[in-house]
Amino acid sequence: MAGRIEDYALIGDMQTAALVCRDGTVDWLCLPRFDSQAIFAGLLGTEDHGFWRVGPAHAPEAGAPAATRRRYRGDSLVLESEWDTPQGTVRVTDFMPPRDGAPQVIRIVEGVSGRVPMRSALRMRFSYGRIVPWVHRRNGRLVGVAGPDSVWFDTDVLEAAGEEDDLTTFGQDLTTYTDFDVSEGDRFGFTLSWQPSHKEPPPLPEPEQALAATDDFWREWVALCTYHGPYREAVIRSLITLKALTYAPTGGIVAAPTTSLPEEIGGVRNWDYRYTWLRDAAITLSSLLRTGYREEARAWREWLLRAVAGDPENLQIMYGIAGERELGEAELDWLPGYENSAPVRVGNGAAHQLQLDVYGETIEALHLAHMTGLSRNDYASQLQLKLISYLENHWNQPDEGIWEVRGPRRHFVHSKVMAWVAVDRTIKLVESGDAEGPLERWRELRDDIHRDVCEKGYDPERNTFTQSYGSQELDASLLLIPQVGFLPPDDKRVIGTIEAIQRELSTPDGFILRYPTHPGEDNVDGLAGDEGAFLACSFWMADDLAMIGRVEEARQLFEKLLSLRNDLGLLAEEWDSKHQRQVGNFPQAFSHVPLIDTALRLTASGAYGG
Ligand SMILES: OC[C@H]1O[C@H](O[C@H]2O[C@H](CO)[C@@H](O)[C@H](O)[C@H]2O)[C@H](O)[C@@H](O)[C@@H]1O
Repeated sequence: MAGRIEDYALIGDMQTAALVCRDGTVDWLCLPRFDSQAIFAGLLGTEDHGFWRVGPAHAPEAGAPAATRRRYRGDSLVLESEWDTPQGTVRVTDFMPPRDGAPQVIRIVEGVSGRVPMRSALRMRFSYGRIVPWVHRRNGRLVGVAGPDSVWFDTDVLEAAGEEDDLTTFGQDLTTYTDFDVSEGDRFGFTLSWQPSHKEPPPLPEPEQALAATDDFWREWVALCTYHGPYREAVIRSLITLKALTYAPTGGIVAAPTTSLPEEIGGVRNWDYRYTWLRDAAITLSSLLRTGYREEARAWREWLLRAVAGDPENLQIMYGIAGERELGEAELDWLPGYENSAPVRVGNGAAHQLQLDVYGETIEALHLAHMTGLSRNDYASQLQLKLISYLENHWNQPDEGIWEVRGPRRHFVHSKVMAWVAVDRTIKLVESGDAEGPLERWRELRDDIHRDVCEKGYDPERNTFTQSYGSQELDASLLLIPQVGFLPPDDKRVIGTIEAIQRELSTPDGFILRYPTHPGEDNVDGLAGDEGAFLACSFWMADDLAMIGRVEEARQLFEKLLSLRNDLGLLAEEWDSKHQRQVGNFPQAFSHVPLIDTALRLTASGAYGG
């Protein structure tokens, strides 16, 4: 059975990622890309859907023991799990080397003390757990083949044990087992490599060299960080996570490396996040830029220009990691889902929604790139002008909004505010002399949008902005109003909105829901069931509290949010207050970005005397 979401660690090579459970099981791995079919999908089903466990041998009825402790090795994405057993202590080091050829998952087993009986259990299931590959030996190596994929299993443990044949590796129940003992000072490597099945076998792995190269990669990358303020450890872990979610060949950024981890255990709110949302990627880029990472920002801007090329007015709200447009949503009916949360979905039907806010987020990111001196790109400026031409004619339409509701379109207030942001930042671009455009017309447009929001999206009786025009509902996206500069933080309507959200959208343990989910027909998102507190919104609340001078309260909320991270510093999308556990896709860029932003804001606000 899969672990709790917070039991998982992330390893990755910036083209795909794996989730490793506390008991040493890899339960999720898509190869060769984030959005490829999984070869281990035990996370969304059972062991029959594929897994790879390396850990101390145990009696079947006892269940695999959880590691006694685990950590990332310094500021890296190299995971170390240690088990203290009656026979001694063993360490397993898991990582994926930044790719230079075949994608690899490497596991180095190291004897720390005593002599510990160990087992590797490998059950490959291609196509998200549906296909049992043809597993056979080729030139002394074990390979699983099905259709376009081949996955190669190599280990030096047999050589070290002096075994020429299959004395310690055997197949049973369509699973490959390797039993061995590890004594103090021993180091054995286990590697899985992926290769298109029509190609020659991948080169033999070199686990120790790969480990040194992976350590170097992360150390050098982290050294570029310009943030040295409070909570640096949490900020660095979030940055490493964001880097791991970046698809290196193109600069596209996935929202999370998983699909269908539920927003409600047992519920239907299960979505595929292995794509590049303009919204999520744009805010990721802003955090990276603010912490010194310009290369990633430049790469994403290039990705954006390629993705929207040809038809920039027909912007999609998300694309594949290489800019693909068709992300057709389907359900995998052979997978029962994480803790029976069905359906499991791949693809994402929200790709063709109208979400006006993405114009604002995208243009804000381009604006920040410009302001922070990222080398000028004329195509980016042209794109920005084209996006504004589109918005001029569409800002007053109803849309699906930031939360990608699957109910009817509405005039979401946040969408209009972000349309205002898009126009405002473009006016600033023209005013800076770096582009040309009809300034007077756009200034009028900016005023029109502002007036429209303040007239139709504000409820004077309750002194709060509302979720959409004419609605009584609140929405935590309204917390962004002061952050994007639509109104100053000391405006009474801003303060009223913050207080109303705190009053009406807080969970009993003090985190923030996106909006109320009512059962029945007036349910704005058109979905059954409920969901957890949305972590991004909870960070936004901390930001707003700091902005209106309630800095100590902001700091307390921020620290409470930090305490929700798992032992490795990772956050999913949401927090289930009732069951006190993480829910939703994991780890989630949309949670780690606001963590960084709030840390930076609190530092700037003087919360730490700085
Ligand atoms: O709530 C319904 C929608 O949920 C997902 O969208 C959420 O995740 C996105 C990626 O992080 C984020 O950009 C968006 O704001 C969130 O609401 C799902 O991807 C959608 O298909 C679904 O309609």
